[in-house]
Amino acid sequence: MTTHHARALSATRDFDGVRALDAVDLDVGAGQLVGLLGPNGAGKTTLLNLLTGLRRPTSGRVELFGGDPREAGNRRRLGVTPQQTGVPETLRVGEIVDFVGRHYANPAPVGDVLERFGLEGLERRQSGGLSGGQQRRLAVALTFVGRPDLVVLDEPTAGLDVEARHVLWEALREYHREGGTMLLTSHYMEEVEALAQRVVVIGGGRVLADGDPDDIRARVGTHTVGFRAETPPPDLPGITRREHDGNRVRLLTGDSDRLVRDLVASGTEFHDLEVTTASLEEAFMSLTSGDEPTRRES
Ligand SMILES: Nc1ncnc2c1ncn2[C@@H]1O[C@H](COP(=O)(O)OP(=O)(O)OP(=O)(O)O)[C@@H](O)[C@H]1O
Repeated sequence: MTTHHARALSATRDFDGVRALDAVDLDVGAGQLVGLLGPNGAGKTTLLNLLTGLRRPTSGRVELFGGDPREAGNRRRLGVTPQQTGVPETLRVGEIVDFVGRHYANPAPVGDVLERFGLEGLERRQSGGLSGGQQRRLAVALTFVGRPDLVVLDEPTAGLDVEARHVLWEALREYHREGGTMLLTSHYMEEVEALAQRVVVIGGGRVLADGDPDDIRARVGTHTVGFRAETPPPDLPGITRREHDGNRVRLLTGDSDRLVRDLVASGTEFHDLEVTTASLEEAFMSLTSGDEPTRRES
């Protein structure tokens, strides 16, 4: 039996006539690492806020560890890093980690936390003297001090350079390897591909797809067929998305062999043919294109 660490059951949330979330079902089972993908305004932060008890659904239900996300006992098992974080600039790094740890019965040792997040040796540095990347890593590190059973991270690596991002990824993977459960949002496709075994795509307040990265790719087409053509090709079967840039055409499809055969049979004159594997980003774009939050008719 799967234990649900976080769950939304037909959760809907409205803000002043805007439906930010529309009947969303999501369950994050113990030990899963789930990536939440979606364009700006898709509803990701709203969903995280519901699951972590910061907001209530307008209708539907949310659960944290099988209970109410607002209950202190459930929240103690949770670690959260919001998009914006700030720590007192005059406190030293070690003091901040220690201070956060005092809220928990069995905190992780300060040295361990700092080492995991590549902040070793900075214990006595005032947090205001850290680089932007170090401050962000410290903010994410604090999420793990209380040895949470579930961590919820809203764009954990936003603004980090490649090296700092990789340090963070490794720390997140280690937590997951040790049995931790994680729900994270990201704008970086490669981040979700690198970390998550399960991807939930949100657009316009709805869940558009939920599966492993390969499933998501397969749902919309696994290959792109690109070529140059003076006249656009006809609408052939199996095309899930098409792009035109001057005379350059790119078609996304689940079956590139068939599409190329059909293309030839259609008499389309093409040259510079290129068949490539679609990226998760292309899959994601074709799922979410044109999705805006739904205005409610009132
Ligand atoms: N407090 C609020 N008041 C009014 N509207 C809100 C509020 N919070 C969110 N919304 C609206 O709900 C929709 C979803 O917003 P949300 O922040 O959840 O999206 P998101 O996917 O997290 O976007 P981003 O990637 O930009 O953080 C947007 O249209 C947003 O403007």
